[in-house]
Amino acid sequence: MLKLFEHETLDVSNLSDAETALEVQDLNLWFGNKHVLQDISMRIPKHRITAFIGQSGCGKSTLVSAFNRLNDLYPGCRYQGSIYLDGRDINHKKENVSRLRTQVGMVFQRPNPFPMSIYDNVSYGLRLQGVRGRRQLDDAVESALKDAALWDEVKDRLFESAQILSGGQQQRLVIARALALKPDVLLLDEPTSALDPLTTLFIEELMAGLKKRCTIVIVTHNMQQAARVSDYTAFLHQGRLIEYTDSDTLFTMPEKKQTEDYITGRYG
Ligand SMILES: Nc1ncnc2c1ncn2[C@@H]1O[C@H](COP(=O)(O)OP(=O)(O)OP(=O)(O)O)[C@@H](O)[C@H]1O
Repeated sequence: MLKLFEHETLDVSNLSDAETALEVQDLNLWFGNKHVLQDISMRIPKHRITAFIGQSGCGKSTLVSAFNRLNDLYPGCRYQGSIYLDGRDINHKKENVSRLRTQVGMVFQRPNPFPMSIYDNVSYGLRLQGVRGRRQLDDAVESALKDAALWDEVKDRLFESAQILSGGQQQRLVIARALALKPDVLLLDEPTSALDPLTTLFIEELMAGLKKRCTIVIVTHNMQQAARVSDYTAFLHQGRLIEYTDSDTLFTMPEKKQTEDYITGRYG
């Protein structure tokens, strides 16, 4: 199997609190009458990349969206169970959801820069938080663009529209926009599925570097990608977590037949 990045292994079934970025406990979620996530319990390790795989409709996006309460935006959604971040249950009704979404950033499949300049895209969240000092904003924009490996390509045109950037540059811009808020967790929902193979590899290298800064959770349909970039992989099927272990084990010696059938392409 192609290995581009060093993977580190902890036992995800036995993580200490200090090693845990997010702890999911007995999570169940419904859209209307449809029971989309069933009895999910898992711990996501800090400063590692965890991939979610599984066939279309199994609940991957819904599960990662639960990590920053994005499912709340759908009126028919309800859920039970807990998700702990920094020791607090983010499903609690008193959770400050705006603050949560800065702590847990999200990047989607299609790059979605705002119709404004590159600079304003990256500084947007900080300005929303009340940061006004030009120097502080300049430094934050430069640092986020450097972390997203985009600075060299845009430093001379920061005040031009973000819409003129290529798809891969736009995706890095959106990553920079999330990084500017110094998130603890970055959720990437199929971040490269709209990009060409070389740009994809570039973003994968970026992810490998970013885990020093934050915990990364990626949803992907591309099993080679999951095997290449992620330290851990979770396989979901029909809303249930079937198998979750280090990626090397999951892709070479899966314990469950359903996992094996999926990764060998027998279904999905
Ligand atoms: N807002 C919503 N309202 C109603 N049903 C929804 C909503 N979002 C998702 N669903 C349903 O929940 C189930 C899980 O969807 P989800 O998008 O999480 O799956 P997925 O594994 O990410 O799929 P894909 O790989 O195709 O993106 C699907 O049956 C989907 O139709």
